[in-house]
Formats: sequence, structure tokens, C-alpha cells
Amino acid sequence: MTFTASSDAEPQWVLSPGRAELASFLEGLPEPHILCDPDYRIVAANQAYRHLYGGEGELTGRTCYEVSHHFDRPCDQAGESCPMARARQSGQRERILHLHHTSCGQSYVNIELTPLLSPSGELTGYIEKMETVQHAHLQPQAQGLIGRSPAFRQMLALVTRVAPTDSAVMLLGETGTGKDLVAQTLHASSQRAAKPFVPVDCSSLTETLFESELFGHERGAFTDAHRAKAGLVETAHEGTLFLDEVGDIPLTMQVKLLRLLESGVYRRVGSTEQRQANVRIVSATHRDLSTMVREGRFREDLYHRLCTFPIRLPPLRARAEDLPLLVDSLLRRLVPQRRIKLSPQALELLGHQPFHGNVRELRNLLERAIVLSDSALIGVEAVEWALQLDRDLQKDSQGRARETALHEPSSLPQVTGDGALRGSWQRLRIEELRERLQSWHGTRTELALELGISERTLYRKLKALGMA
Ligand SMILES: Nc1ncnc2c1ncn2[C@@H]1O[C@H](COP(=O)(O)OP(=O)(O)OP(=O)(O)O)[C@@H](O)[C@H]1O
Repeated sequence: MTFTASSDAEPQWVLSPGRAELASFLEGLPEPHILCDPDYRIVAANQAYRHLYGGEGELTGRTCYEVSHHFDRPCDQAGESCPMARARQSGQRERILHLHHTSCGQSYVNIELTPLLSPSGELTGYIEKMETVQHAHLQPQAQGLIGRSPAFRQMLALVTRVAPTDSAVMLLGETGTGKDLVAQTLHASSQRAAKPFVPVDCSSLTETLFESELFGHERGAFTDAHRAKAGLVETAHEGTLFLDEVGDIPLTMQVKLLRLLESGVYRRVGSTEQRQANVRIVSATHRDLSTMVREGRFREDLYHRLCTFPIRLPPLRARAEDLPLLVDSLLRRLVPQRRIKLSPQALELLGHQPFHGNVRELRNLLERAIVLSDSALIGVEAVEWALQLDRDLQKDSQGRARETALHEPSSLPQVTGDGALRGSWQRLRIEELRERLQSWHGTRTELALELGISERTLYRKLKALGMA
């Protein structure tokens, strides 16, 4: 053993000369680091660690699991995966996402653990480096990803692992599960964070628009091209291009996207000059892409290009224990100027809802309940009322769709797999929406119904306008 306690009664941890040098090197590093012995005891903690985990001096001699987890036994015996146990087996550096108690409360922390081996290969200790995850929280927050359930943590572990790389990420999940938010988190946690994050709503790109929107055009390239215009790939230069609803790209356009991804070069419409693309690709879809590939509706080669690193986002029903945390955070986001809460009975009622529209549906429901409640403590009646309005609205919309089908079969909007009404999507112009919004006094759900589009489509439009 390289580290020794000078007395059994009150251990004073003494470092061997080689380790003292290592500890002094760690002291100067900006990220929190500790040096541990093979029995999980901290033998040195640098200044950044002492700052993050609290305590001056008294950290040495304590175990890492007690300081960071408040556990009385090693993580792997307390239901957490232990990077030390893994490093002991692999003899290699290990990375893992943990939930730690820090001086700022509970936080997500990425741990990188390096085993220290003697010249004969004997394990003599570990160096642990901690990195607090900035964009995901375990406490109610006005911004960022929120969650603490195992399903959420599994997803977050993949997000934090792939974020610093340049791999193409595919976000898969039902509508409203947070794909857009995760895409922004990936960008914000990457080396490209200071460069643009450019979302592309692939479901709104028509065949004629596709190339000029993505690659740009030169002046005079087509009738309406009065000026040269940079495309979205160029706008996202050195940043992230987020291809939202990538499963909605028709086959004819998929080949153009594939060409860009394979060659890394593109041309503005009407130009012969080749430009080099420098973008990280993040895509998202609520569709089942592998089935689409099997059915020949999505190109297999494009699928593999986009899905280098797939991440599945859990639906809200698979992370029920996150509901109170999400409710609290969403209430803060909806009404930042006032502290609004939900009564325990109201929360319980929410716990029984299926939430097919996931976090977005929860958010809309809360927005409605805030309007219907006269107090800062939203009770079960307001939530029940908000749910009833939603049920009425759905009945109404089904009734209208049936009526339209009977009287004007040709103008019936096309109903997509997730129930969203499409067709009206292309017709509803941005300017018209802006005007309607300015004079609209009802809820967004009512506005969507009034406009004859789904709530999801309305949300997309608002997002495009920066008004979501
Ligand atoms: N984990 C989360 N923490 C906090 N807010 C969340 C979380 N997940 C989703 N939201 C919120 O829910 C709403 C819908 O999320 P988002 O638009 O990212 O979903 P989506 O999966 O992209 O939906 P769609 O497929 O319909 O585009 C947003 O207001 C978003 O901020």
C-alpha cells in the first residue's frame, strides 16, 4: 500500500513521496479531482473538489461514496454502478454518470476514473475527475432538461457521452418527449457550442424548397431569386444542423441529403462552386425509422449515416416518478414572476393521465389549469376542469373531422400516424399565424382547433417564429 494512516484512532493520511507529487499536480487542475486508495478512501482532494463537495481538510480519510452519495457502503452495493469496481475489472479508464450531493445541492456529475497501477501491475489507487453536467437538473429549474428517474438517467448518460464528439446522433421518441430540448443540450455541451445551432423542420420543406433552403441559391437561380442567399448548411457552419422530423423527408429528397452527408460538399442552387460543409448532424423523428427502411420508405444508406449514435427518449409514462419535478419546473417556466404550486391531490390526478403528448401535453394542461385556477395553489378542481376542456376539444375536433368528411371529402386534412392533422400545415402561412396570434385571447389548444391544425403543428409553427 502506498497510503498509510499514521494512527488508528485519528487517521492522518500521509502520502508517499511519489503520490504527494501527484496530489500537488492535481491541486492546480481546474476540475475537481481526488486521489483514492483501493478501499475507496480519499487520500487527496484538490481545491476544486473541496469547493464543490464542501469541507476544508476533513475530506481525506473519508470514503468517496460517503462524501458524494451520502451512502454507507460502496455504490455497487447501494444500487449504483461503481466506476472503481468496473476499472478494477477492466484495468482501464472508466466513465460514468452519477448523481452527487454537492455544495449546490444534488447534481449530475460525469466521473472519469483512472486506475493507478504499480510497475508490477498491482492496483494501488485511483484518480477520479468530476465534471458537473450543466444542462440537466435534479431540482426544479427554469431551463434545461429535468429528470431523475432511471429511464431519464439512462438517456442522459448517452447524451453526455456523445455530446463532446462529432458523431451523428439520432433522437428517437414520441412527440413531446423532449427531442428538441435534447438536441439543444447536445449542441450546448459540445465543442461547437459557441457556433450556431440551426434547426431544420424537415416536415415543412417541399421538394422545390429543399435544395435552396438547405444549400442556398445564387441570384437569378430561379424566378423569385432576386438575391443570393446562404442555405441552412452554410448558416450552421462549424455548428450543429438539427434535422427535426427527418422521417418526413420524401424519398426523392433523401438522396440529396445523403449526397451531402457522404461527400461533405454541396453547391448553392445556380452555382458551380463546391463548398465544404462543416456541421455536426443531429436528427430527430417520432417515426419508426427501421420499419420505414424495411418497407422501403426510408433509404437504408441514409438511415445508417444518420443513426451513428441513436438515443431513445423515454415517454412520460416510463418516467412517472419525474412528474412532480417536471410539474414544478414547468410551472416556473410558465409563470416565472409568481410561485405557483399544485396541491397533492391535483398532482395525484395528473399521475393517472396517459399523457400521449408527453411533456408538451403536461405543459399545455398546466397552462390551462393556471388560467382556470384563482389561487396560487392549483387544486384538483382546476386540473379536472382543464382535463375536461381537453376531452371536449377532442370530441369537437373528431366531430368536425367527420362532418368535413361527409360534406367535403376532398378537403379533409390527411391524418398522420400520430393523429396530427396535416395538409393545412403547408397552407397556413407564417404571416397569417403571426396576425392570428396577436389578436387571439384563448388557449393555444383552442387556436389550433380554430386554425384546423393539430396542436403539435401549431407548436412547430410557433417554434419557427421563436414564439413557442
Ligand atoms: N426532460 C425535460 N425537462 C424539461 N422540459 C422538457 C423535458 N422534455 C420535454 N420538455 C418540454 O416539453 C416540451 C416539448 O419538448 P420538445 O419540443 O423538445 O419535444 P419533441 O420530442 O421535440 O416533440 P416533437 O416530436 O413534437 O417535435 C417543451 O416545452 C420542452 O421544453
